[in-house]
Amino acid sequence: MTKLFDGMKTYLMQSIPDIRVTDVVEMIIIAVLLYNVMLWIKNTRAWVLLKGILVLLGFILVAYLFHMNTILWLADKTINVGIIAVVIIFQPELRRALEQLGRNKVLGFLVSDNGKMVDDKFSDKTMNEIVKATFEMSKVKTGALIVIERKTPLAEYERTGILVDGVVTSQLLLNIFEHNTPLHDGAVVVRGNRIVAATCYLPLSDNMAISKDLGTRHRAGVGVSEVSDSVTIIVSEETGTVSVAFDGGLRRGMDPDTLREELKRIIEENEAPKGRRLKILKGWQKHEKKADK
Ligand SMILES: Nc1ncnc2c1ncn2[C@@H]1O[C@H](COP(=O)(O)OP(=O)(O)OP(=O)(O)O)[C@@H](O)[C@H]1O
Repeated sequence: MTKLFDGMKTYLMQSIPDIRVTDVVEMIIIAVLLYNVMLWIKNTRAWVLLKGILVLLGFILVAYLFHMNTILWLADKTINVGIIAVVIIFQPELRRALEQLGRNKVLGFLVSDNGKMVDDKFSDKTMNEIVKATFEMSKVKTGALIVIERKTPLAEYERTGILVDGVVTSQLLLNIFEHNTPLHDGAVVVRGNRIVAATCYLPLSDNMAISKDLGTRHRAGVGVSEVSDSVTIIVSEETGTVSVAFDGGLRRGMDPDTLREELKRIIEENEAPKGRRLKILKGWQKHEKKADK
Protein backbone atom coordinates (compact mmCIF):
# COMPACT_ATOMS: atom_id res chain seq x y z
CA MET A 1 0.00 0.00 0.00
CA THR A 2 2.79 2.38 1.01
CA LYS A 3 4.53 1.46 -2.23
CA LEU A 4 1.41 2.35 -4.19
CA PHE A 5 1.17 5.75 -2.48
CA ASP A 6 4.86 6.39 -3.03
CA GLY A 7 4.47 5.48 -6.71
CA MET A 8 1.50 7.82 -7.08
CA LYS A 9 3.37 10.61 -5.30
CA THR A 10 6.38 10.24 -7.58
CA TYR A 11 4.12 10.11 -10.64
CA LEU A 12 2.29 13.27 -9.60
CA MET A 13 5.52 15.11 -8.77
CA GLN A 14 6.89 14.24 -12.20
CA SER A 15 3.79 14.85 -14.26
CA ILE A 16 2.72 18.17 -12.72
CA PRO A 17 5.19 20.72 -14.02
CA ASP A 18 6.62 23.40 -11.76
CA ILE A 19 4.15 26.25 -11.87
CA ARG A 20 5.89 29.53 -11.21
CA VAL A 21 4.36 32.93 -10.50
CA THR A 22 5.34 34.08 -14.00
CA ASP A 23 3.34 31.17 -15.48
CA VAL A 24 0.23 32.29 -13.60
CA VAL A 25 0.79 35.91 -14.71
CA GLU A 26 1.25 34.67 -18.26
CA MET A 27 -2.02 32.73 -18.14
CA ILE A 28 -3.88 35.79 -16.81
CA ILE A 29 -2.41 38.01 -19.55
CA ILE A 30 -3.37 35.50 -22.26
CA ALA A 31 -6.90 35.17 -20.83
CA VAL A 32 -7.37 38.96 -20.79
CA LEU A 33 -5.98 39.27 -24.33
CA LEU A 34 -8.24 36.49 -25.63
CA TYR A 35 -11.26 38.06 -23.95
CA ASN A 36 -10.53 41.44 -25.52
CA VAL A 37 -9.93 39.93 -28.96
CA MET A 38 -13.27 38.07 -28.68
CA LEU A 39 -15.04 41.28 -27.64
CA TRP A 40 -13.41 43.12 -30.55
CA ILE A 41 -14.47 40.41 -32.99
CA LYS A 42 -18.04 40.50 -31.68
CA ASN A 43 -18.35 44.28 -32.00
CA THR A 44 -16.86 44.72 -35.47
CA ARG A 45 -17.20 43.36 -38.99
CA ALA A 46 -14.76 40.62 -37.89
CA TRP A 47 -17.73 38.75 -36.35
CA VAL A 48 -19.25 38.12 -39.80
CA LEU A 49 -15.82 37.10 -41.11
CA LEU A 50 -15.32 34.70 -38.20
CA LYS A 51 -18.62 33.00 -39.04
CA GLY A 52 -17.47 32.68 -42.67
CA ILE A 53 -14.14 31.18 -41.55
CA LEU A 54 -15.97 28.65 -39.33
CA VAL A 55 -18.11 27.53 -42.30
CA LEU A 56 -14.94 27.20 -44.39
CA LEU A 57 -13.22 25.18 -41.65
CA GLY A 58 -16.26 22.89 -41.47
CA PHE A 59 -16.01 22.38 -45.22
CA ILE A 60 -12.28 21.56 -44.96
CA LEU A 61 -13.04 19.07 -42.16
CA VAL A 62 -15.55 17.28 -44.37
CA ALA A 63 -12.98 17.24 -47.20
CA TYR A 64 -10.43 15.75 -44.76
CA LEU A 65 -12.84 13.06 -43.54
CA PHE A 66 -13.68 12.00 -47.09
CA HIS A 67 -10.06 12.25 -48.30
CA MET A 68 -10.82 14.92 -50.93
CA ASN A 69 -7.17 15.56 -51.64
CA THR A 70 -7.54 18.26 -54.28
CA ILE A 71 -9.66 20.43 -51.97
CA LEU A 72 -7.18 19.86 -49.13
CA TRP A 73 -4.30 20.81 -51.43
CA LEU A 74 -6.12 24.01 -52.47
CA ALA A 75 -6.88 24.89 -48.84
CA ASP A 76 -3.24 24.33 -47.89
CA LYS A 77 -2.01 26.60 -50.70
CA THR A 78 -4.46 29.44 -50.00
CA ILE A 79 -4.16 29.66 -46.22
CA ASN A 80 -1.10 31.97 -46.22
CA VAL A 81 -2.67 34.30 -48.79
CA GLY A 82 -5.86 34.22 -46.70
CA ILE A 83 -4.05 35.45 -43.57
CA ILE A 84 -2.53 38.37 -45.51
CA ALA A 85 -5.95 39.15 -47.03
CA VAL A 86 -7.54 39.27 -43.56
CA VAL A 87 -4.88 41.74 -42.37
CA ILE A 88 -5.53 43.95 -45.44
CA ILE A 89 -9.33 43.78 -45.13
CA PHE A 90 -9.26 44.58 -41.42
CA GLN A 91 -6.56 47.21 -41.59
CA PRO A 92 -8.92 49.99 -40.30
CA GLU A 93 -10.12 47.84 -37.39
CA LEU A 94 -6.58 46.71 -36.52
CA ARG A 95 -5.39 50.30 -36.67
CA ARG A 96 -8.21 51.39 -34.38
CA ALA A 97 -7.46 48.55 -31.94
CA LEU A 98 -3.78 49.58 -31.82
CA GLU A 99 -4.75 53.22 -31.33
CA GLN A 100 -6.95 52.17 -28.41
CA LEU A 101 -4.02 50.24 -26.99
CA GLY A 102 -1.91 53.37 -27.33
CA ARG A 103 -4.50 55.29 -25.33
CA ASN A 104 -4.30 52.69 -22.60
CA LYS A 105 -3.01 54.15 -19.36
CA VAL A 106 -0.56 51.26 -18.87
CA LEU A 107 1.27 52.24 -22.03
CA GLY A 108 0.69 55.88 -21.27
CA PHE A 109 3.41 55.64 -18.63
CA LEU A 110 5.89 54.44 -21.22
CA VAL A 111 4.86 56.64 -24.13
CA SER A 112 4.01 60.02 -22.78
CA ASP A 113 1.70 62.14 -24.91
CA ASN A 114 2.78 65.65 -24.21
CA GLY A 115 2.52 66.80 -27.81
CA LYS A 116 -0.55 68.90 -27.18
CA MET A 117 -1.01 71.37 -24.38
CA VAL A 118 -4.24 73.18 -23.79
CA ASP A 119 -3.57 76.36 -21.86
CA ASP A 120 -7.15 77.42 -22.29
CA LYS A 121 -8.79 74.82 -20.01
CA PHE A 122 -12.42 73.88 -20.69
CA SER A 123 -14.34 76.17 -18.34
CA ASP A 124 -17.79 76.04 -16.75
CA LYS A 125 -18.80 78.98 -18.91
CA THR A 126 -17.90 77.04 -22.07
CA MET A 127 -19.82 74.04 -20.79
CA ASN A 128 -22.92 76.17 -20.12
CA GLU A 129 -22.69 77.76 -23.58
CA ILE A 130 -22.52 74.31 -25.18
CA VAL A 131 -25.45 72.98 -23.12
CA LYS A 132 -27.52 76.08 -23.94
CA ALA A 133 -26.85 75.82 -27.70
CA THR A 134 -27.46 72.07 -27.66
CA PHE A 135 -30.96 72.35 -26.23
CA GLU A 136 -31.90 75.33 -28.37
CA MET A 137 -30.97 73.23 -31.40
CA SER A 138 -32.78 70.22 -29.94
CA LYS A 139 -36.00 72.28 -29.58
CA VAL A 140 -36.05 73.19 -33.27
CA LYS A 141 -34.53 69.88 -34.43
CA THR A 142 -31.31 71.25 -35.84
CA GLY A 143 -28.80 68.44 -36.28
CA ALA A 144 -25.46 68.99 -34.53
CA LEU A 145 -22.23 67.16 -33.79
CA ILE A 146 -19.88 68.73 -31.22
CA VAL A 147 -16.62 66.96 -30.34
CA ILE A 148 -14.83 68.10 -27.18
CA GLU A 149 -11.14 67.27 -27.29
CA ARG A 150 -9.48 66.01 -24.12
CA LYS A 151 -6.04 64.35 -23.98
CA THR A 152 -5.99 62.67 -27.40
CA PRO A 153 -5.20 65.26 -30.09
CA LEU A 154 -7.92 65.57 -32.72
CA ALA A 155 -5.77 67.49 -35.24
CA GLU A 156 -6.23 64.68 -37.77
CA TYR A 157 -10.00 65.33 -37.88
CA GLU A 158 -9.69 69.08 -37.45
CA ARG A 159 -7.70 69.18 -40.71
CA THR A 160 -10.66 67.71 -42.63
CA GLY A 161 -12.78 70.75 -41.76
CA ILE A 162 -12.70 74.53 -42.00
CA LEU A 163 -10.68 76.49 -39.45
CA VAL A 164 -12.85 78.63 -37.15
CA ASP A 165 -10.77 79.43 -34.04
CA GLY A 166 -13.45 81.29 -32.15
CA VAL A 167 -14.43 81.44 -28.48
CA VAL A 168 -17.23 78.96 -27.69
CA THR A 169 -20.55 80.79 -27.40
CA SER A 170 -24.06 79.45 -27.87
CA GLN A 171 -24.65 81.99 -30.65
CA LEU A 172 -21.61 80.82 -32.61
CA LEU A 173 -22.65 77.18 -32.29
CA LEU A 174 -26.23 77.99 -33.36
CA ASN A 175 -24.88 79.87 -36.32
CA ILE A 176 -22.58 77.07 -37.39
CA PHE A 177 -25.28 74.38 -37.33
CA GLU A 178 -28.00 76.54 -38.91
CA HIS A 179 -29.56 74.67 -41.87
CA ASN A 180 -28.37 75.57 -45.34
CA THR A 181 -25.31 77.47 -44.20
CA PRO A 182 -21.80 76.57 -45.43
CA LEU A 183 -20.56 75.29 -42.04
CA HIS A 184 -23.55 73.24 -40.87
CA ASP A 185 -22.48 69.85 -42.25
CA GLY A 186 -20.12 67.58 -40.29
CA ALA A 187 -18.68 68.12 -36.83
CA VAL A 188 -17.36 71.00 -34.78
CA VAL A 189 -14.18 70.39 -32.76
CA VAL A 190 -13.86 72.18 -29.42
CA ARG A 191 -10.44 72.53 -27.81
CA GLY A 192 -10.35 74.20 -24.42
CA ASN A 193 -12.68 77.18 -24.71
CA ARG A 194 -12.43 77.55 -28.48
CA ILE A 195 -14.18 76.11 -31.48
CA VAL A 196 -11.17 75.19 -33.58
CA ALA A 197 -12.89 73.88 -36.71
CA ALA A 198 -16.26 73.10 -38.28
CA THR A 199 -17.45 70.71 -41.04
CA CYS A 200 -14.97 68.10 -39.80
CA TYR A 201 -15.26 64.54 -41.02
CA LEU A 202 -15.11 61.91 -38.26
CA PRO A 203 -14.43 58.17 -38.50
CA LEU A 204 -17.62 56.10 -38.53
CA SER A 205 -18.05 53.39 -35.95
CA ASP A 206 -18.81 49.90 -37.18
CA ASN A 207 -20.07 48.74 -33.81
CA MET A 208 -22.90 46.30 -34.48
CA ALA A 209 -24.50 47.13 -31.13
CA ILE A 210 -25.48 50.67 -32.21
CA SER A 211 -29.23 50.91 -32.76
CA LYS A 212 -30.25 50.51 -36.39
CA ASP A 213 -32.48 53.60 -36.04
CA LEU A 214 -29.39 55.78 -35.80
CA GLY A 215 -27.63 57.05 -38.89
CA THR A 216 -24.20 58.35 -39.73
CA ARG A 217 -24.25 61.41 -37.43
CA HIS A 218 -24.49 59.13 -34.40
CA ARG A 219 -22.04 56.60 -35.85
CA ALA A 220 -19.54 59.41 -36.42
CA GLY A 221 -19.95 60.55 -32.80
CA VAL A 222 -19.36 57.02 -31.49
CA GLY A 223 -16.56 56.49 -34.04
CA VAL A 224 -14.46 59.39 -32.78
CA SER A 225 -15.01 58.26 -29.19
CA GLU A 226 -13.58 54.84 -30.11
CA VAL A 227 -10.32 56.28 -31.37
CA SER A 228 -9.90 59.06 -28.80
CA ASP A 229 -10.91 60.05 -25.28
CA SER A 230 -13.10 62.86 -26.64
CA VAL A 231 -16.66 63.58 -25.53
CA THR A 232 -19.17 64.15 -28.34
CA ILE A 233 -22.60 65.72 -28.15
CA ILE A 234 -25.04 64.72 -30.88
CA VAL A 235 -28.35 66.45 -31.61
CA SER A 236 -30.64 64.43 -33.84
CA GLU A 237 -32.15 66.32 -36.75
CA GLU A 238 -34.95 63.77 -36.95
CA THR A 239 -36.08 63.70 -33.32
CA GLY A 240 -34.21 66.50 -31.54
CA THR A 241 -32.86 63.90 -29.08
CA VAL A 242 -29.55 64.78 -27.43
CA SER A 243 -26.97 62.01 -26.99
CA VAL A 244 -23.43 61.84 -25.67
CA ALA A 245 -20.76 59.54 -27.10
CA PHE A 246 -17.84 58.63 -24.89
CA ASP A 247 -15.36 55.76 -24.81
CA GLY A 248 -17.15 53.91 -27.61
CA GLY A 249 -20.56 54.11 -25.90
CA LEU A 250 -23.64 56.21 -26.54
CA ARG A 251 -25.92 57.66 -23.90
CA ARG A 252 -29.20 58.86 -25.36
CA GLY A 253 -32.09 61.04 -24.21
CA MET A 254 -30.16 63.65 -22.21
CA ASP A 255 -31.81 66.71 -20.65
CA PRO A 256 -29.91 69.93 -19.80
CA ASP A 257 -29.17 68.83 -16.23
CA THR A 258 -27.99 65.33 -17.09
CA LEU A 259 -25.89 66.66 -19.97
CA ARG A 260 -24.22 69.25 -17.71
CA GLU A 261 -23.67 66.62 -15.03
CA GLU A 262 -22.27 64.14 -17.55
CA LEU A 263 -19.93 66.69 -19.14
CA LYS A 264 -18.68 67.85 -15.76
CA ARG A 265 -18.09 64.28 -14.64
CA ILE A 266 -16.18 63.27 -17.75
CA ILE A 267 -14.14 66.44 -18.00
CA GLU A 268 -13.27 66.39 -14.29
CA GLU A 269 -12.26 62.77 -14.60
CA ASN A 270 -9.10 64.07 -16.30
CA GLU A 271 -7.83 65.40 -13.02
CA ALA A 272 -9.39 62.76 -10.76
CA PRO A 273 -7.10 60.53 -8.72
CA LYS A 274 -6.95 56.87 -9.74
CA GLY A 275 -9.46 55.44 -7.24
CA ARG A 276 -12.09 57.98 -8.17
CA ARG A 277 -11.47 57.49 -11.85
CA LEU A 278 -12.35 53.81 -11.59
CA LYS A 279 -15.62 54.63 -9.84
CA ILE A 280 -16.45 57.20 -12.52
CA LEU A 281 -15.90 54.69 -15.32
CA LYS A 282 -18.03 52.08 -13.58
CA GLY A 283 -20.78 54.66 -13.15
CA TRP A 284 -20.61 55.56 -16.82
CA GLN A 285 -20.81 51.95 -17.95
CA LYS A 286 -23.86 51.37 -15.75
CA HIS A 287 -25.61 54.43 -17.19
CA GLU A 288 -24.62 53.52 -20.72
CA LYS A 289 -26.21 50.06 -20.51
CA LYS A 290 -29.45 51.56 -19.22
CA ALA A 291 -29.52 54.29 -21.86
CA ASP A 292 -28.80 52.04 -24.80
CA LYS A 293 -31.79 49.78 -24.02
N1 LIG B 1 -18.38 60.89 -40.85
C1 LIG B 1 -19.04 62.01 -40.51
N2 LIG B 1 -18.40 63.00 -39.87
C2 LIG B 1 -19.04 64.11 -39.50
N3 LIG B 1 -20.34 64.33 -39.72
C3 LIG B 1 -21.04 63.38 -40.35
C4 LIG B 1 -20.43 62.17 -40.77
N4 LIG B 1 -21.36 61.41 -41.36
C5 LIG B 1 -22.50 62.12 -41.32
N5 LIG B 1 -22.32 63.30 -40.72
C6 LIG B 1 -23.33 64.34 -40.47
O1 LIG B 1 -24.56 63.67 -40.28
C7 LIG B 1 -25.50 64.10 -41.25
C8 LIG B 1 -26.34 62.95 -41.69
O2 LIG B 1 -26.98 62.46 -40.62
P1 LIG B 1 -27.92 61.15 -40.68
O3 LIG B 1 -29.30 61.58 -40.91
O4 LIG B 1 -27.31 60.11 -41.58
O5 LIG B 1 -27.61 60.67 -39.22
P2 LIG B 1 -28.52 60.30 -37.99
O6 LIG B 1 -27.59 59.65 -37.02
O7 LIG B 1 -29.75 59.55 -38.44
O8 LIG B 1 -28.91 61.69 -37.40
P3 LIG B 1 -30.31 62.45 -37.39
O9 LIG B 1 -31.07 61.84 -36.26
O10 LIG B 1 -29.86 63.84 -37.14
O11 LIG B 1 -30.96 62.24 -38.74
C9 LIG B 1 -24.68 64.66 -42.37
O12 LIG B 1 -25.39 65.66 -43.07
C10 LIG B 1 -23.47 65.21 -41.69
O13 LIG B 1 -23.71 66.54 -41.23
